[in-house]
Amino acid sequence: MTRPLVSVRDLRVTLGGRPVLVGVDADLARGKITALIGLNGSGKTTLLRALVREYPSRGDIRFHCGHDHTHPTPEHIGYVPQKLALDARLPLTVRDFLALALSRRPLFFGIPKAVTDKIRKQLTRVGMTDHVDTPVEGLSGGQLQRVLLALALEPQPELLLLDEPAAGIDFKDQQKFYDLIAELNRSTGVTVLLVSHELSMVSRYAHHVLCLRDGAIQCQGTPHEILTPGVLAQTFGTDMQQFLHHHAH
Ligand SMILES: Nc1ncnc2c1ncn2[C@@H]1O[C@H](COP(=O)(O)OP(=O)(O)OP(=O)(O)O)[C@@H](O)[C@H]1O
Repeated sequence: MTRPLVSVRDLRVTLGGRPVLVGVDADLARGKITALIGLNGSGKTTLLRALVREYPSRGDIRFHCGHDHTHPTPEHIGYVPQKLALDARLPLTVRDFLALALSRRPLFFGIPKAVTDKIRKQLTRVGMTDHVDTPVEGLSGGQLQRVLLALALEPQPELLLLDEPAAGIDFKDQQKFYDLIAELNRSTGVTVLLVSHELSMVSRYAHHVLCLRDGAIQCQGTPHEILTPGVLAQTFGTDMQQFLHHHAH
């Protein structure tokens, strides 16, 4: 295997006095899509937030990309969170929302041409040019995810973290979103770590799967190795058999 982009060793995170990650060991293969799966509360979001240094952690997170990632809000990492920390009923257009984030200055100064150009370029990459004048509150769940992805891609990251990027999106839009991620991965070589509960998407799009259980990696491998009833039961418990059975019918 080529040298991983990120290696995590004995990563521990305690939140509110409770150990949430209890010694995570994992490598993120450079230029590949890694899926992180596990039950609700197993620590998936916590792992992503530890990678962007939003949560203090113990143990070792090492980036092998030549950039310094020891500071908070490290560069070259794009992060699409599971939930917006702000109200999605923003009375702002997509253009204004992106301009605020990209130019980091108040809108009443107007939007500089360079920022307008950047916004157009980023919206083109995510297939959202038709929505530049749409209010953020008028976007569907899938469209909002694309706008957040556009933001995460500027500047071009080496690592893209996606936390349940397609949750609440219908199957067709989900597939289109994953197609877009796969295309970005191929064309830019960006390394992707994505949290997903959609095992059919994991099977189709991930190169590697990490299974988190109770704050530690329970198993890992290719989708082919991991997405079997026996292995999944180790991560999700034996109820998984029933779950698979239901979904197969
Ligand atoms: N700020 C916090 N303070 C205390 N406990 C927290 C905090 N954030 C998360 N936790 C707890 O840590 C555990 C792991 O949460 P996390 O959000 O990482 O799980 P997850 O695997 O992403 O779950 P889900 O699939 O529901 O998104 C949960 O039990 C949660 O209640």
